[in-house]
Amino acid sequence: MTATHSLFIGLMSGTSLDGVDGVLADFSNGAIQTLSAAFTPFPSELREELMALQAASPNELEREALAANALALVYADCVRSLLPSCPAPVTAVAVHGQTIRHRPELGFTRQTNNPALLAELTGIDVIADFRSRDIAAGGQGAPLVPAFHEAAFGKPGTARVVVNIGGIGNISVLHGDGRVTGFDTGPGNVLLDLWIARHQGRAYDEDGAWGATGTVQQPLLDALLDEPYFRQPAPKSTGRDLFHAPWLDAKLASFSDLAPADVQATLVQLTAVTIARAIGDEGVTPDAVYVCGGGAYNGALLRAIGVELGGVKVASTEELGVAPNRVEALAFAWLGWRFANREAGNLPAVTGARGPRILGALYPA
Ligand SMILES: Nc1ncnc2c1ncn2[C@@H]1O[C@H](COP(=O)(O)OP(=O)(O)OP(=O)(O)O)[C@@H](O)[C@H]1O
Ligand SMILES: CC(=O)N[C@H]1[C@@H]2OC[C@@H](O2)[C@@H](O)[C@@H]1O[C@H](C)C(=O)O
Repeated sequence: MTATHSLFIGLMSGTSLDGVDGVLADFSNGAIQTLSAAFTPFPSELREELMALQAASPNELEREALAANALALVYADCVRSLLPSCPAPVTAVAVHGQTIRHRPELGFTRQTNNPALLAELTGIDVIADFRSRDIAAGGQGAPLVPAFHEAAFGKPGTARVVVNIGGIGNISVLHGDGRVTGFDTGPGNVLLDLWIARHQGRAYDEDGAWGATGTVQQPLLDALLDEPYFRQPAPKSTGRDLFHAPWLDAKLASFSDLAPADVQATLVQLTAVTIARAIGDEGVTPDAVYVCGGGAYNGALLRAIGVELGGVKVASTEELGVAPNRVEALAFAWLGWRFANREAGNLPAVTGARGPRILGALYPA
């Protein structure tokens, strides 16, 4: 692998567990250009197994290894679908892996993956394991996208906020003076998906339409907001380790009479309020808030965030030239490019690490 090449494939499979987002990106001459994008859904058995592996279960060591092998096949399919649009050999595939545990307070995070198999299947260098070095340096190992958000969306002299709403939500505050702060805000879509799957048998609430038929229930919202994570100061990060079905069910125990659509409306409000408060706590009045991740396609959620922010402009990153569902995969392609150039990928002000660190490990083709 040589640092002079600039074509990278980024692969991201996040906490929503829907599948793999891939982008082919060109970073020549300091530009950040997406050449093509692909989405490869998980086969349903793999999705179910990855979901089951989020919590302690029997024989999980062997099951995790087998899931990693199956995941590599899906990653390889996604890479193959991007190759026809490739104008020159790809320098490397940068792959996040699938988070199955995130416990920075215990000194580890685990993104299951088999990068050796992916290198074997694709014949391309693979860069993987982007989070562990930051944790080794005392950081959270997440969120990692703020450095990319600054590179792609930062505008000197203008305060902007980029919000990623995937399974979990995270904000990047681009202060406009070179400073970048950010952290995970809590649930993005994870509880919304769980609730609609349980009551409507659908994977997600298209445009927030079902939730919009319900009414926010303030006592339930207060109970949901009564969670120490929301009060914890940054640096902080979270995941399905905390925001899972048992967490929601415990909160709902005293609200069993509520209509399911009202619960959905309240969960939308929970995501909106926690994101808006997180932005407010950063002490900036941004020029605009740009949303990426699948939550950017939930109009009801974007409107609720706008109301909570008192009229600050809330737009999709599409307005800045990158489709919301491509941002995270592009961020990992960029992190791969940083690794190839032996440049740091983390922001200590965000993750709390002792210093900038080169993130990733190389599996040569
Ligand atoms: N049209 C839509 N309407 C409403 N919600 C949508 C729509 N499209 C996607 N979503 C939501 O976005 C989610 C997927 O988002 P995304 O792919 O950004 O998550 P992720 O990358 O897996 O998560 P994370 O960023 O936490 O790692 C879906 O599970 C769904 O809840
Ligand atoms: C441990 C882990 O996988 N965290 C993810 C997750 O999904 C959103 C949020 O929680 C963020 O912290 C992170 O992903 C993005 C890509 C990040 O590191 O910036």
